[in-house]
Amino acid sequence: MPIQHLHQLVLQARWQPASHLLRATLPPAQRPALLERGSLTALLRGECARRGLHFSVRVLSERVARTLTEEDSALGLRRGQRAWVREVHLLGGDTPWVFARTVVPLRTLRGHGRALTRLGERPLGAMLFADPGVRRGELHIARLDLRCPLARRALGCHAPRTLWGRRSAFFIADRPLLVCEIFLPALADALDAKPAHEREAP
Ligand SMILES: C=C(O[C@@H]1C=C(C(=O)O)C=C[C@H]1O)C(=O)O
Repeated sequence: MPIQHLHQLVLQARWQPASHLLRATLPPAQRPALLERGSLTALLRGECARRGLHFSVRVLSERVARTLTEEDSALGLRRGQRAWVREVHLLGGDTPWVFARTVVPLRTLRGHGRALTRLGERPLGAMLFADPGVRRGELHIARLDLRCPLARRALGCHAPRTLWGRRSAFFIADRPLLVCEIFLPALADALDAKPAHEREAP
């Protein structure tokens, strides 16, 4: 096995089904967002509105690229296969709150799924949740080892801090895609602090 795959195997995130997790092990302020079964985009829009912030999506990259080992196993792909990979920041105001990485096997891009390559700055969630033909698989949650490839991609130049992530497969006409959402330190801080108008007067 090539050394980079071994490295990824050792450090890959330990995703646990949300239904098996002890809720008390999740950080309280992030718990509702981590466990949200509906659209995270919609939830974050609400958090932005309560803080008077604008919500937006910033595309970091969208291209055919190699997948990570943990994505291959989740999607049943051969190791190191190529797929359509979209990486974005979901922003509260000017601040990246979430790093989202979506992996779409090329066969999912046939037919209906082709729209996935034409999203641009439109949130993927808006497309997935508007389509009654789309099914969501089980939600998984992980506390990420900061050395794992996903955490390193998510953090970029941010200071290392504990990161929580969630991921689930979606199925378009029974063909899968994998959406992984890593909560960045700024989102943890924003959720920890109540919006100004909800704070009690001193
Ligand atoms: C899957 C959703 O879509 C969100 C939007 C994304 C995008 O535009 O690439 C990626 C992940 C999600 O956080 C959602 O809203 O739940």
